[in-house]
Amino acid sequence: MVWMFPGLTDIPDSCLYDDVTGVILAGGRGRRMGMVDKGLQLLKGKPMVEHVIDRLRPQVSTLMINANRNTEAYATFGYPVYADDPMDFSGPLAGFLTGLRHCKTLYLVTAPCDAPFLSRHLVEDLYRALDGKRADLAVAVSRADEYCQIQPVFCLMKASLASHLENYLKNGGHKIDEWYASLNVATASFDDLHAFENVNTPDELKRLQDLPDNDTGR
Ligand SMILES: Nc1nc2c(ncn2[C@@H]2O[C@H](COP(=O)(O)OP(=O)(O)OP(=O)(O)O)[C@@H](O)[C@H]2O)c(=O)[nH]1
Ligand SMILES: [Mg+2]
Repeated sequence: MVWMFPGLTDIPDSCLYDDVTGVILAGGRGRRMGMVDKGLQLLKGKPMVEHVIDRLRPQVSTLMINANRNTEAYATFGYPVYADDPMDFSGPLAGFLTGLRHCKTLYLVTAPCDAPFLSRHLVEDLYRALDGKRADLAVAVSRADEYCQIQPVFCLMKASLASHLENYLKNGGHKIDEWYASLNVATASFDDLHAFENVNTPDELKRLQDLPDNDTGR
């Protein structure tokens, strides 16, 4: 794990951690959005997946996209695209497994394609939580005043969890919270209100289109 320190100019700032692969989850059906491919929907003239790429790319050493449709369109962003196998739309854990199967680093971080204002310090904060608790996986929790909410598809996990997840899914499991309950999980809290905004419906997309450009997260 390589720590970057502000002011060190000889290390490229395009890579915060050399041991972290990112997987952008774009494998869902987008039912609430009208069955469209959410990652390819335009937000302020740019596909949502590209917003996520722009924010996640500087935080990882390797990036991939997990998509089950329109894989050629996703490939134009320049990163490998992997579909679930089997492609049965069994939920985000299927995307986690796809990411783990193709991960060659010690850690995998996941982020959904429909959260365009992803925190620019997601990996750093998740890693601190994971390392501090010597956990298998760290998951984000958003905090606004007294209100905390787990954000299960924003997580950093050890790549060695691949066979554990494969067995969980083979035995019929599919619930993220149930799989998390079988692991040593740490939480990392985030107070950036925008970082976890995600677009599930056309109305939610319209609301984000109308946000001022300077009001889209740190
Ligand atoms: N690989 C994979 N990813 C999934 C699957 N289902 C959901 N996801 C991803 O998990 C994240 C959260 O899912 P949702 O926001 O509910 O997305 P969705 O399933 O496309 O949307 P709805 O059908 O409206 O629930 C998104 O990044 C989805 O792309 C799946 O079956 N396979
Ligand atoms: Mg969503």
